[in-house]
Amino acid sequence: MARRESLSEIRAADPDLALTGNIISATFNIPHALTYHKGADWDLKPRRGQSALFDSFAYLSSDATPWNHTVVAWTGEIEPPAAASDPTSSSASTSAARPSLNALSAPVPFDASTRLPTPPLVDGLWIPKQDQARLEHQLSHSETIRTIPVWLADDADADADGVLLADQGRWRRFAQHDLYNLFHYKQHEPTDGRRERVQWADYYRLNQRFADKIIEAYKPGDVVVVHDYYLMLLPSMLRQRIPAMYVSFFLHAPFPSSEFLRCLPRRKEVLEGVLGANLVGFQSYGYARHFLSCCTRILGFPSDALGIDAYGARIEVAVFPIGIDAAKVESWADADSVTAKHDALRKLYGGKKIIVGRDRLDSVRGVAQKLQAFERFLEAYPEWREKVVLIQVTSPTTVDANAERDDGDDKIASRVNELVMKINGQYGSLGFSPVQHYPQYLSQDEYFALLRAADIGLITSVRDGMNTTSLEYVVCQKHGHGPLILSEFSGTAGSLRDAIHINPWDLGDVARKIDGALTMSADRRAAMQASLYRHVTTHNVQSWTDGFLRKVRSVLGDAAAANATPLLDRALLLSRYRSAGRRLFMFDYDGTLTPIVREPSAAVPSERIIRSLKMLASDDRNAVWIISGRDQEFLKQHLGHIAGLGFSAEHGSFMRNPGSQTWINLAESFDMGWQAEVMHVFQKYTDRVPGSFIERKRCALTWHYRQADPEQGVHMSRQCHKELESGVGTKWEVEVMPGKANIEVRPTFINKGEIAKRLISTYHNPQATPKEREPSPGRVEFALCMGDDFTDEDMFRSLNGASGPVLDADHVFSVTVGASTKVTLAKWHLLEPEDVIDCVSLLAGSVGPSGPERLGEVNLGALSAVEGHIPSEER
Ligand SMILES: O=P(O)(O)OC[C@H]1O[C@@H](O)[C@H](O)[C@@H](O)[C@@H]1O
Repeated sequence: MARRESLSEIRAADPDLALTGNIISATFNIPHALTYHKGADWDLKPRRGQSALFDSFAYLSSDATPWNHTVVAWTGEIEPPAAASDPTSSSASTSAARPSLNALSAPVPFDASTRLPTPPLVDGLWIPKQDQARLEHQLSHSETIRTIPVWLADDADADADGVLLADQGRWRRFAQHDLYNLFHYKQHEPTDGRRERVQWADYYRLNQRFADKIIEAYKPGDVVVVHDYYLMLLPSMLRQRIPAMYVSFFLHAPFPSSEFLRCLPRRKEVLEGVLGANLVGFQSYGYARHFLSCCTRILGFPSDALGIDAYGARIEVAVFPIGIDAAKVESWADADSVTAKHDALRKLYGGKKIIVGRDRLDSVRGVAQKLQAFERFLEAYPEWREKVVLIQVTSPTTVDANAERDDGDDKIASRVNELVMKINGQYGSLGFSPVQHYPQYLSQDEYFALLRAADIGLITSVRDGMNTTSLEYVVCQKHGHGPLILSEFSGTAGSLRDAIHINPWDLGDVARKIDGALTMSADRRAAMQASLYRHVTTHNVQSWTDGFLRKVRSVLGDAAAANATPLLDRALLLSRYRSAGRRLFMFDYDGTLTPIVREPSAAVPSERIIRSLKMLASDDRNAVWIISGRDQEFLKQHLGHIAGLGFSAEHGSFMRNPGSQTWINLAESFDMGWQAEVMHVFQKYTDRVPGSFIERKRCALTWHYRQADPEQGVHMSRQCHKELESGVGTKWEVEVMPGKANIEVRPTFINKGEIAKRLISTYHNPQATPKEREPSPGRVEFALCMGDDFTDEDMFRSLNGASGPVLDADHVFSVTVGASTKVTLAKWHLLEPEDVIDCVSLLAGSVGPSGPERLGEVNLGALSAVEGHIPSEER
């Protein structure tokens, strides 16, 4: 991914950038199911599913919040009018065609060969421009949720007369087939990759189309909130095009462990896509933890419990379990029409306890486990036979008629069918079947009637982001007090602590918990219900929306207000450099002049930096030093041929003056007895941490864990550090220093700060006899020190100490390489070694009496945005 400026830098450059009060929510589907009528108004029906999200949008769009809200979303599969009578259509006009739960006293026949109904193929639907505009107008004037539709078609951009919608389901395929399955720990067989490539290309294009649409609507200061796994590339696409944009991302689904995510061929792209956001939200702590660890293990970015440091920016990660619109659910559930259906249901099962399950037909919903546990329950507790009925409503799962169905869908359908027949065969009678299975959609009234009629709600998902049925169940049980049995694998379990938690794989325990719930005292049930109800009604969709946006604001506020180290002002640097007589340069090596790489010996300097250093060092006004933890050999091998460079090796243990071939050993008189003890400890950790290794230098010793498991490496390095500090560190004058995926030990009196002091006093010597034609005799009039890690802070400290009393502070530049939020003594920062190289080239490009030559072009006049470059063909 291309590097980018951090938000605080952009904010610092543009202090007027403030929140506008506009929120743009990006979500895959618009909140409506659309039916097209040529030349007439579009038919807009509420879309099934995602009710919590759509309620959140409605809340955000209402007068109850201070925000102006716009949703950007795909139209979804558009149905021609003829398809409106399909039984799976959500259209109210079709509800009469569906079997009604109330009318059923026996299970709907359901066998493996009966495929669940899917929408008809809708290919080649041509929508002329005028009709597109009509829909856009209808959606933009919606009284509930103002929406901008994204048209997804091959020719969506190309053809001005309209769009041809063909194979509309293709836009879901990568997300549903690859991401949804993997996020729910379902892995499909590897293929030759052709189909995946096509699906990935569609996914990529879909995200791009969203980015285009958002950018058309965006104004500086708007907050963009991206929802769910269909749009995981969008945050980075937006960030790359508008670096200062406020972007957040929320995943409604579970997020798997790194062990599972690494099976995804596009794992890096997907993770990097999300890292364009400032804030990433999850439904539960476990998912957030998995995401953090994936960023560290798969992308190699450092993370802690609260976020990730990537691309020089801080990406915060937080947990926001979604809620429902409890007040709306309650008023719907209390409707007279629902009460009538509820009464009919209770009458139908008079004298029996009702267990209710309502799930999508998807193996992750654990319907098979539920049936097995119910079977176990009837077997273990015979006293309940004929007294308990399980009403299981299972709704179809796929809306993509063209997608290759996962075998899993058919397998689970047939498994469920087998179990239902088995249980009813074994424990039923002519007049009664203990499992009533309804493979169908329910109307809203039927759904609430069912939840109200239940004595127990049973949720056995084996993986589930947030189960809103369980929240709706709690609201519906306001008066009934039926306990909720909830799988611990549902994201909801973390929030509903008072539910009865189960492991759906432990059938015996689920059976016991069913019995326990049925025999629970009324007081206990009431207390449980009261606490759950309190939770669901206070942690509702409104408080979820407010909480998420509060966090967005605080993340953005923190970034803006952070006492950030400013980005190096290259124009100032160049002008100070040019006006100075004598100049001193102190460059760290690893992480400053070269990026950190897996194998230390592979961190060799680029051609470009070598040329730039050569040019800088060729000017006799410049004293250019490399001050590194590397040993003499390495520095000599890679940079030793540059005439005029000075070197300090092993954190100050050795020095080689410019023009000399002799190394001075500054640690000569120091007893090196500590080395054996340190080697002993390092060896112990090397044996314990696979992939770690020791770098033995003449004086300093380094233990590297950059090739080890990142989490084990960090953990063991902390232990190793502690052990060294409390052991060898108390006996010898040595310092134990945490580096970048390493620990180094060297004598305390030797450090880069001492070298910096030594160099300042060597070069800044106003009392010395002036050299011929020296403009400011003996004075260092420009000092630039660049470094990236802990050991370089000693140099910054020395330089800070000298600026003012010794050097003119305005002419001293201490620069750390890393994020602006990094804790440092440096006065400026650059994001990465590439920027350091640009800077050195910029100065090197101006070497000589009259400015730009050979290396590049410098136009001081145009330097507000700083342009100085080596032409790209030379890089
Ligand atoms: O001081 P520098 O140049 O950043 O180097 C720090 C460390 O970087 C590591 O990569 C080297 O293997 C060590 O030998 C070195 O000490």
